[in-house]
Amino acid sequence: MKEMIFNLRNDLKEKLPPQRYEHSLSVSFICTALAMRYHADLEKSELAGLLHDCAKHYGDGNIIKKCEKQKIPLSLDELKAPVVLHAKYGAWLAEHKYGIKDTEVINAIRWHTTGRPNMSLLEKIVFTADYIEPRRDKATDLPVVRSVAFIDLDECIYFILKGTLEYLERKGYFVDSMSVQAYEYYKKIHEVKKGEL
Ligand SMILES: Nc1ncnc2c1ncn2[C@@H]1O[C@H](COP(=O)(O)OP(=O)(O)O)[C@@H](O)[C@H]1O
Repeated sequence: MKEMIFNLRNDLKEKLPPQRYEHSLSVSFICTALAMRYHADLEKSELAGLLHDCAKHYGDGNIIKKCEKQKIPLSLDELKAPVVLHAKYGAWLAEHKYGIKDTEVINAIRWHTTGRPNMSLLEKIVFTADYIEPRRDKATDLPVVRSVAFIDLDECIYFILKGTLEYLERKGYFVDSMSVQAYEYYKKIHEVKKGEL
C-alpha cells in the first residue's frame, strides 16, 4: 500500500493545482492522526485523504458532463449544487482510474463533502480532516472544531455540519439536502449526549 500511496502522490502532483495538491497531502496526514486517535486503519485513511479531491479541478459544467458520460446517476440537488459533485466523481475516479477496490475508501471519498447520516469511521475521518487540516483558515470556528475532533468525532461532525449549513444559508447558496439529513442525524446524537432529548 505504501508504494501505491507514493505513486499516487506523484500522479496527483502533476494533475492538481499546487494548492489543491498541498491540501490533499495535508488532509491525508490529518486523516492518519485521526486514525491513530480513533483506531482506524492508518493506510486506508491516508489513501482516502490523499484521493478525496482527485476530481476537484474540474469545473461545474465539465464535471456534470463527465458524470453523464460515465452514466453516474445525478440527483436534482447535485445538479443544483454541482460544487458537491467532485466527491461523487472523485469516488468513481478512485475506483475506475486509480484502481481502488476497497469500498470503505471509495465511500470515504464519496461522502467527504456533504457527509451523510450514520457515516462509517473512515467516512467521518476524511470528512473531518478536510475541514480541520492546518492549511484551512476561513471558518471562524476552526480552533474549537480542531480540538473537538480529537475528543469526540460525532460532536465535531455536528459542529462542522452546523457551520457549513449556516455558511451556505448566509451566502444564499443552494444546499444539497444530504447535508441537512446528516446534520439532523448528528444533532440528535449531540442532544442525547447533552441530555436534551
Ligand atoms: N450540502 C451542500 N450543498 C451545497 N454546497 C455544499 C454542501 N456541503 C458542502 N458544500 C460546499 O462545497 C464546497 C466544497 O466543499 P469540500 O469538498 O468540503 O471542500 P474541498 O473540496 O475544498 O476539500 C464548499 O464551499 C462547501 O461549502
